[in-house]
Amino acid sequence: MKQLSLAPIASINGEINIPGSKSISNRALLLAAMAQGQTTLTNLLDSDDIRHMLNALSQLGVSYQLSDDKRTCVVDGVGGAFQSNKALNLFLGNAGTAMRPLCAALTLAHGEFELTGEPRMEERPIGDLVDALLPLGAEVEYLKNPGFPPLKISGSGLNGGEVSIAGDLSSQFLTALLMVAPMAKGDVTIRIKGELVSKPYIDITLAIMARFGVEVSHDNYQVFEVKGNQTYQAPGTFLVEGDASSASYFLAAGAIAGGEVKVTGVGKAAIQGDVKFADALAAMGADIEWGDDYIIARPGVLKGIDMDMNHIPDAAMTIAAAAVFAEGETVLRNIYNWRIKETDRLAAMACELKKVGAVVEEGHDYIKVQGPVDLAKADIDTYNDHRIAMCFSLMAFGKAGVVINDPDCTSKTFPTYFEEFDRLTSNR
Ligand SMILES: O=C(O)C1=C[C@@H](OP(=O)(O)O)[C@@H](O)[C@H](O)C1
Ligand SMILES: C=C(OP(=O)(O)O)C(=O)O
Repeated sequence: MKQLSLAPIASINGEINIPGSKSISNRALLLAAMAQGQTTLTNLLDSDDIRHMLNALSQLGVSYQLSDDKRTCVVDGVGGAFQSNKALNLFLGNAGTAMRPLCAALTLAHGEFELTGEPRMEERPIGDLVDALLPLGAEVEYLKNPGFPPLKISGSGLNGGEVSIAGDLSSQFLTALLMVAPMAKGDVTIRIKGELVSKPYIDITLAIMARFGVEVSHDNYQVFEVKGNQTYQAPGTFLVEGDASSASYFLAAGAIAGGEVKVTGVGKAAIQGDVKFADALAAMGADIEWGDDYIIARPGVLKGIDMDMNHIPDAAMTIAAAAVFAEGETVLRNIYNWRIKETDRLAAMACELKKVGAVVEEGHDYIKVQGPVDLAKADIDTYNDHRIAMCFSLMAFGKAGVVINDPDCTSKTFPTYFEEFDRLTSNR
């Protein structure tokens, strides 16, 4: 196994243009593929999750030209459902933003499709989405375990109608249903059962659908009304914002050991909910400055916070890591769905934080971290979870440094993370 040893770091300083957002890249690619007309996507993310979406689209007969640096993609939209009638090996790795939306999109096409992924993907639920698609006329079969990928989809189009969908495990199910609903044969009304988690990701979905010409109305995220029989319209050009979750590690680093860190490509005009991470960091005492498309973090006297983090589940992990540098207790609440992501993130964060010397309490849906921690050197296991690897790079701001096992797992969303981290940091 590859290991990356980070020597103790004294400070971080400088500017980083954050790579494109995973959530936006995969949504925009899918809508561009189904739209009428050509879309030029710029600042596309080049990472595993996006590669899986791109590979699937080409197997489904979508033509696109990707630039040499893979950051610009000109997509020729098919103007409706995919034309291909057979694709039996659509491998989507562990990309939730490819698996869930493609599952829904393939019910619109006419043919036989199989969606597979990494072993962890076979443990990540999709039953709530399938249950919502079936009443609209979808045919979906579980090839291994009921409720989980791999899936076989026998597509024949979707009817309109009224459906309910559970929102308490993942917002990606609703995102997937919303993105296909305009292409159903009739109007679709979607009712949310239970609490809807990760709500700001629905705002990303609605904002991108609007860019592709489709408006959706909703009543306080409880009932969504979508007109059927529509075709997405290519917007011409589409600039992908920098990834707000990826920005969180650099902002936290600036708050712990700046100097100052300026992240560009994402700021107060962003459509990503994870920019609210900067508010959480400010609540801890960091000095945060906002621009339309940048955020600057400088140090402050960091103290623990007690916050509901349901709105920023990914970036909240960065707060858990930063908590070891803060005075007092940090409590992150309402984050049960950490358990069904790349790994059981509640268990993994608790276990690795304990390794560096933190006193941690792991609850069913919360984590408490006592700070500040006299950090001990540890080999950090990353569980094939990019965010664990990136979060624990922050431990290098302690006196002992840190060793990250399998650092290349950042390729899911940020292949150049450790190069950028190295570029901005100075050792003791
Ligand atoms: O829609 C999206 O792009 C995402 C939604 C979130 O998942 P959940 O809705 O499952 O919390 C988030 O954790 C994931 O990284 C990306
Ligand atoms: C949960 C994540 O990924 P996915 O899109 O696979 O759900 C993540 O990137 O933190």
